[in-house]
Amino acid sequence: MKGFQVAVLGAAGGIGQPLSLLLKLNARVSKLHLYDVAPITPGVGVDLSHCDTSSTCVGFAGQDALIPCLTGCDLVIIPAGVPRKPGMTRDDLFNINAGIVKTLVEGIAKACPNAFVAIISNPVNSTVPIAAEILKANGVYDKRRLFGVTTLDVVRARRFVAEKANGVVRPEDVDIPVVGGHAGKTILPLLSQVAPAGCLSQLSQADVQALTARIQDAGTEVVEAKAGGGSATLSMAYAAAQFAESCLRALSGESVVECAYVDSTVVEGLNFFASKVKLGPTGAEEVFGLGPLSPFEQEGLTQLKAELKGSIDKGVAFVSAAAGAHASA
Ligand SMILES: NC(=O)c1ccc[n+]([C@@H]2O[C@H](COP(=O)([O-])OP(=O)(O)OC[C@H]3O[C@@H](n4cnc5c(N)ncnc54)[C@H](O)[C@@H]3O)[C@@H](O)[C@H]2O)c1
Ligand SMILES: O=C(O)C[C@H](O)C(=O)O
Repeated sequence: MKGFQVAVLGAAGGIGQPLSLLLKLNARVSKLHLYDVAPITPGVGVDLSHCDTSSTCVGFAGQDALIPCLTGCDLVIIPAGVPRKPGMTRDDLFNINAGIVKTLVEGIAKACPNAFVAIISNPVNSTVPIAAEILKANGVYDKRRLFGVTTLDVVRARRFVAEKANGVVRPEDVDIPVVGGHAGKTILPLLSQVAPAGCLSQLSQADVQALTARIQDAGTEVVEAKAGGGSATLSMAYAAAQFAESCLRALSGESVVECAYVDSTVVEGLNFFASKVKLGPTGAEEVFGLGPLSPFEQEGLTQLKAELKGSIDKGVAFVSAAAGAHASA
C-alpha cells in the first residue's frame, strides 16, 4: 500500500492529539508530522512514535518549525485555533482563528502547495474562504484540493438517524447528505434522501423538524455539556480520521464520495457550499448537486443563504484587509 506524509496543525490540542493517534494507526500514513505552537508538541510526537505501527511520527513546535513540518506533505489537516464556550457562536471565534488559519495556509502555499488541505478550525464557513484567498494570493490555488471538514455533521446525522429508526439500521450503514455549511441553520441534513430508504418512514413532520434541529445544534449540545471546557474533540477526531482516510484512498487512485465544504457552483450566489463530492487523486473531481429536496429542506436552503454568504464574504474581506494593511505598512 502506498504511504503518504500527513501533517496535523494544532496537533497538541483537544482534537489534534486524538486525531494524531488515529492517524498513527492508519496504514496509509507513512510519515506523520505534528505541528503546534505549544511546547509539548515534540513530546506528543515522541509519545506517538512508540506505537508499533509502521509510520514515523515527529512533533514540531513554534513558528520556525512550520515550514520543515509541511515540506513534502500530501495531506494537511488543520484543527488549530480556539474552541467555543457556552453562549458563543462559531463566528465569535473569527477574530482569533482567522489569523491563525491565514498564517498556517501561507506556510502551506510555500512548503506543500499541492497538498490536500482539510480545515477544521471554526468558523469553517469563513476559514475555508480565507484559505482560498491566501492560496490565490500566492498563485497556488487549486479549488479541488481545499476542503472544509463537515464530516462530524454527517457522523452525527448517521448516529441520530439510527437512534430514531429504532434499531432497523446500524449508524455506519446510514447514508445521509448534510449540505450547506457548518454553523447552526447553515447545516442542512437532507433527511428526505436518507438511505436505506424508508428507515425514517414512521416519523411525523414534527419529528423530522426536531431531528433536523438536533443535528444543527449538536455542536452546541457538546459545548454546553462540557460547560466551559471546550467543544467536541473526540467525535471530531473520529470524524476527521474518517475524512483523512477518504482523502488518502483518493490520493491512492480510488474514487470516494464524501460530503465536504468546497468551492462550489451548486447554489447560485454561494461560492462555497457543502455537498457530496467525488474525491480522486487530484482532489474533488466532481461536486454533486443537491437532488430533490422536500419543501421543508427547500425552505431550510432558502433560509441559510444569507448567513452563509455573509460568512464567506467576511472571510474574503479579512484577507483583502490584511493585504491592504500589509501594502500600506
Ligand atoms: N469542523 C468541525 O466540525 C469542528 C468540530 C470541533 C471543533 N472545531 C474547531 O476546531 C478548533 C480546535 O478545537 P480544539 O477543541 O482542538 O481546541 P484546543 O484549544 O484544544 O486546541 C487547539 C490547538 O491549536 C493550537 N494553536 C493555536 N494557535 C496555533 C497556531 N498559530 N499554530 C498552530 N497551532 C495553534 C493550540 O496550541 C492548541 O493546541 C476550534 O476552532 C473548534 O471550534 C471544528
Ligand atoms: O460546536 C462547535 O463549536 C465545535 C464544532 O463546530 C462542532 O460542531 O462540534
